[in-house]
Amino acid sequence: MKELSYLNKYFYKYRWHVLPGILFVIISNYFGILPAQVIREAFDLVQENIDMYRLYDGFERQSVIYSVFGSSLLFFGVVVLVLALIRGIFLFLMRQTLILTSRRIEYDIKNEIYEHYQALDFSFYRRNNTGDLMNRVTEDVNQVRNYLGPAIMYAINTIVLSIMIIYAMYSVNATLATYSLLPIPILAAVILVVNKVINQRSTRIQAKLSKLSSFVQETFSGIRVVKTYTKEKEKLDMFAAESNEYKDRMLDLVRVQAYFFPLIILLIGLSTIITVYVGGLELSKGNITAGNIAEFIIYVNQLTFPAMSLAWVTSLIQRAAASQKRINEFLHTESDIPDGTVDEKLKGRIKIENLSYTYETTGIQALRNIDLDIAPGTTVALIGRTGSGKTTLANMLLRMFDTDEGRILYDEYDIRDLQTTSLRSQIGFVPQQVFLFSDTIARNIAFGLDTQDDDRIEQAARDAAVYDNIVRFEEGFETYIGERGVTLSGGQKQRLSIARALVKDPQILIFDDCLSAVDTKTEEEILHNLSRIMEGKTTIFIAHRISTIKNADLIVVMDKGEIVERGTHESLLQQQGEYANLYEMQLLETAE
Ligand SMILES: Nc1ncnc2c1ncn2[C@@H]1O[C@H](COP(=O)(O)OP(=O)(O)OP(=O)(O)O)[C@@H](O)[C@H]1O
Repeated sequence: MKELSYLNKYFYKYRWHVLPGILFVIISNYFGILPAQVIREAFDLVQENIDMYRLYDGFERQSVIYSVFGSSLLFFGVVVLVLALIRGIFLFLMRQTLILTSRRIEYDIKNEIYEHYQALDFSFYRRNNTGDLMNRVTEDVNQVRNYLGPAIMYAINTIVLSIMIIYAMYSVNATLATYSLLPIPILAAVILVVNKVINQRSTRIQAKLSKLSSFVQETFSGIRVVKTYTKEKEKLDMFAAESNEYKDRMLDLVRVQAYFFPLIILLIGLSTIITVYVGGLELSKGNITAGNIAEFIIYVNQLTFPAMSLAWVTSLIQRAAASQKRINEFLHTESDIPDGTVDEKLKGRIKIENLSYTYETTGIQALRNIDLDIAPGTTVALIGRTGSGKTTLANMLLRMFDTDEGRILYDEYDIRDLQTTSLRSQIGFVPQQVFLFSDTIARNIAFGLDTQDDDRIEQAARDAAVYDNIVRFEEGFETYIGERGVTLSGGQKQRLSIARALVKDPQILIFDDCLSAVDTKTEEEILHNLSRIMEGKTTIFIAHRISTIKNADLIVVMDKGEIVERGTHESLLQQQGEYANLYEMQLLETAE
């Protein structure tokens, strides 16, 4: 419950929706119990009129009494209808205020979580899997909304209705009220217990369903591998086994539900019998009228709803509290990267001083004592075996994570003093693994821009040597890519990713092995275009192929997290070291 208090700020924000909502609950309930009293009057009227009708047996007046009786009954019928109508209007208003507010708060919470997600750093995303992150924004928020809307609405409803009915019952006859209410606590207790069982089974079903969907998702994502290795049958058997378990758990739940409703009807029936029996006794003593018995039967039946919703509301609140706890855990997670304040236009000098970095999760030291001074407007290439720390260095330059060992300076500013948004907006980064959104090509390229500028998008596509490919599509730049659109080749994706970095026209460019999937001719074309773009900009080129980087102003060779050689292409070849070896190997590969 403590966890749910986090939501109070939203209740306060929407207080002018919540307060009238509560008022509407009270009013609608008042009109909900009035019909019982009207029916009592009608019942008593029937009895009186029958007596009167008998009295005038044989007299002419008898038919007059009959018609007066008929019109009075009609009147009561109309009153009940009108009351139901008024109640309906207030029920509508109650939902319009309380349920709508819960939807508004749901929207606010989703935005709050989403905004917080975006502020968190890389290590957070490494610790938590995507499914879990998604669940908090969707499933957990949904549970919380059930508390904000239905749970609160029905809780108020239950309390108000119970108080009103019990008050009405006791003001008529205390003895009858006590006897009629006897089975209600038993009913509530039974419902509570059964509900607990239902909840446990529902949770197990949810867990199974989660597993089942992950299984299906993974199989379909990797369908090519499954088919190539002809593992369809095996996967099908695994799916059937999982589904079967899901079905068994579902049947378990249905069994409990099957007992549940007849049991409630039985207990309500018991209450009705007690009411009629004790009511009859009270009637014979002259304490109540026959109409009162009818009134009580209606009350008892009306009380079923609060008894049922009591258990339902309790479980909604419990689930919401568990979900809010998970949400709070995330909302209270602080980014490991405290933001800086400097927002300056960078000239492009990058100085790395004695930088080391060890991944906490694996204990692998990815960078060791890196020293590098990159003059503004120059091109530096990083080359080295796989796992030598190149990507880690690129990520550190983007301040995806921090380290205590050594530092990075942009111009004269320590990277920690710079505003991360300002820094990143001045860097055009092409990651090793391309990620494109399921959207149009134009919007994918324009991702880093505030507005979609067609001329700039086309120019960026030309520079990345992907323009001709795009215009060949029927819808050109408006072609959808991704799940529902066209599938691009690996090389086309890489070039789109390059265009995305170029469109921003940033002062600093970092390319992380982004030409691995393009052929040598396209590579040359891109490099030729880039040489014009890179003029005056600081560029860091990470590559495996020497052909990609041989023109760089400075080539840095990395091995096991360290810089082992540095120089220009020529000077490095003269050194006859690691770089020269790599060059020879690659020459041999191309000759073969
Ligand atoms: N997120 C991570 N968590 C733990 N260890 C990591 C992580 N990313 C990389 N490493 C480790 O850090 C070392 C350097 O990896 P990095 O990706 O920087 O190498 P690289 O030179 O870019 O390799 P490649 O050329 O194959 O891309 C590797 O040993 C790798 O296993």
